[in-house]
Amino acid sequence: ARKCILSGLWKNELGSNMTISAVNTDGGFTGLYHTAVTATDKHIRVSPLKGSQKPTNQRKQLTFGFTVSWTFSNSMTVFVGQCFMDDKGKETLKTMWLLREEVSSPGDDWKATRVGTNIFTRI
Ligand SMILES: CN1C(=O)N(C)[C@H]2CS[C@@H](CCCCC(=O)O)[C@H]21
Repeated sequence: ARKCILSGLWKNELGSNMTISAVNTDGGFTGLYHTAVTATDKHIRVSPLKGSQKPTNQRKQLTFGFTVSWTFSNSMTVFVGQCFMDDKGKETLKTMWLLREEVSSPGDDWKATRVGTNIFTRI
């Protein structure tokens, strides 16, 4: 396929795995996210993700966003990114994310959000 397809199994350099379901006609998708590491020291469990992508008929290298609502902590991560395909057909998801932790008071709000970049490749 000369077009990036989000559905399937992905991994990143932190050892997380992500499974994305079939993308529906309006670009919506769901999936599951399994982390190998966490910001909290909670026991790791699989967490649900929901997102949407731009239709592939307009763009070969589609843009997308998704949210992971962590099942083991009161935090949330949103990802935005784009799928790139090299001339051998290898797909890469280049993303940036915001991780929002729950903090106990508004005075701690300043330290509640982490940001980072992250690359996913197919498993
Ligand atoms: C494993 N991770 C991963 O694959 N990322 C791209 C980064 C951004 S989401 C974070 C995990 C947060 C887990 C929930 C928590 O610790 O509160 C880290």
